[in-house]
Amino acid sequence: NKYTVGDYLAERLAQIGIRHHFVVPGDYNLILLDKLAACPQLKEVGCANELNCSMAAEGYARANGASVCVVTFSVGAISAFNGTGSAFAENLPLILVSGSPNTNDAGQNHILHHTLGNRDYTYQYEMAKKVTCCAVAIPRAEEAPRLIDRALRHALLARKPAYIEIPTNLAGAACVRPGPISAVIEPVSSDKGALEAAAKCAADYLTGKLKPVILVGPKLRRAGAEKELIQLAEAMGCAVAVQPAAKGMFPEDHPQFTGIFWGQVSTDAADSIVHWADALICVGTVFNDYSTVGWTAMPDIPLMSADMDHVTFPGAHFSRVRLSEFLGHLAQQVVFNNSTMIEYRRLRPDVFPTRKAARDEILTRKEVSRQVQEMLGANSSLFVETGDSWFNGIQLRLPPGAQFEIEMQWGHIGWSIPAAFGYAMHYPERHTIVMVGDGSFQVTAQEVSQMVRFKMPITIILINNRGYTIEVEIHDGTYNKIKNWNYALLMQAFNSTDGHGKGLLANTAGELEDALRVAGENKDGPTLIECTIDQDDCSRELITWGHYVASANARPPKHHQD
Ligand SMILES: Cc1ncc(Cn2nnc(CCOP(=O)(O)OP(=O)(O)O)c2C)c(N)n1
Ligand SMILES: [Mg+2]
Repeated sequence: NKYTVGDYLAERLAQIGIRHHFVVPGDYNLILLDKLAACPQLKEVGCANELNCSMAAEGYARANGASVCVVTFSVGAISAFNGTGSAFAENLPLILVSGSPNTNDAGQNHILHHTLGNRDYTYQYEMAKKVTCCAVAIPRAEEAPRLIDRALRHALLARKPAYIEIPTNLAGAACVRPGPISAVIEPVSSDKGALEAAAKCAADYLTGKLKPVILVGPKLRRAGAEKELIQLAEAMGCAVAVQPAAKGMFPEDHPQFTGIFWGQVSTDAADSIVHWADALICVGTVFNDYSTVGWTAMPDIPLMSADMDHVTFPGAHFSRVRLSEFLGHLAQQVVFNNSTMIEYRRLRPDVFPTRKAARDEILTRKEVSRQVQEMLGANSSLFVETGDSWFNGIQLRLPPGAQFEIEMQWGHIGWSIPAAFGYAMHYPERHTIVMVGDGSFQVTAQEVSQMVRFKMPITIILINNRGYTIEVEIHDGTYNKIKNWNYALLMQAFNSTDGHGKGLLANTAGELEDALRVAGENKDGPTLIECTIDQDDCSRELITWGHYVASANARPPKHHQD
């Protein structure tokens, strides 16, 4: 039987390390799905809708490195643009593949289903260009190898999503077999001259500085530079603070870890040591309105910033310097200076264990956090959802080996459920835990049924505070109220006759303890624990942060100020 465009795509996806493809079928992609299903190295993972499918692929890419989401034209792809946007914002090479109309329809005055009904079929490709680093639409089978290879290579090099559009009558069209995969995956190493010059500039930048601190940002992991960061940190001996979106990218049991730097809602006095510094080495950092608490926590000293493929200093810029190579090179030549660790040991706040609530006490946010903390171990992967779960999660201490996932740049409520599902598809042996609010849960709850289907022992800590509390703290209104569900009962619906999911309700500290024990023993499916807490029981950090974010949002338009 002939080798086709669909076979080519399947083989290339497998060659870049993908082992699962997330799909929602539609008549524009069915032949393509047959080809992907015929590939022995790919396992088809169906999702309940294309938003969740794209978010599952986003979560899979966090674990696997790259991922693919295969949808039908327009009605599928436009929903999948949301998870693609998340992958763009979070620097993940998600490949969005969409079926599209038969190549004989263009120009024939044909109105087609799933389109806008105006005979134009190019709008999706135009939209895809905006949310990816490379978008290709295959016009004929002969172009498939060149265009597929280009899209995959761009995504892998940039750590950004790419888009591949395949007409329904091309997926099964004859195609040549792929050439060496090195043409797609060979990385681009640093320019030697730029690397040397950047390292020299770093030495000059640090000369004469008495109090250097390293600040770690979320691009560090995406650049594959976590090991080299530890080398640099240990070569310097300085304090290492971590941005909230980078939590877990520097080991929290490391003696030089000085907490999460998040302005006034920092942990462990990380803001004190960052503000004490006279030199800030920013590594993969992202200073956005949320991570700077409405711009109130922008560092105010000249800083050097090592990004994924360039380094900047006050007065200098070096392109084509790969982060991992730069940090490794710097570690070899940097001068030891642990003044900020010495100071940090003087100012580090004492840590007191949170009081353990008595079994019959009604459940509070603090008790939920205390019990989640107790549950975390080397095999835990904790997903924290947009909402007060961000603040509760950021405050937790990660034991050695524990992983942490957050989506602070895109911030799509509901991301955590499908993303944890996708992540667990790559890491079935890890204990994936989700901290999610009631509002967020309602957005993508369907994907819990996929966790039941694939028998995933995921623990969902659903914090039910009766509404959109993070929004309340930014700016309240009637719109922050939602219809309450019987969340625990939902699992029975998702189980139907063949599921092993468990749905539990915890109103007291003791009930949560018992529910977590049940969750730990449930290996055949997810355990959803609805934790009811008071509507106003939210973290002080959320209240502070919400206040400053609201004032940043309220800045008057420029022309009003003159
Ligand atoms: C797709 C999407 N739509 C709307 C928003 C705005 N938003 N951000 N957080 C929320 C509410 C989150 O409520 P919950 O999940 O209950 O979290 P809590 O803060 O713990 O109550 C909204 C509605 C958003 N972040 N993402
Ligand atoms: Mg809520």
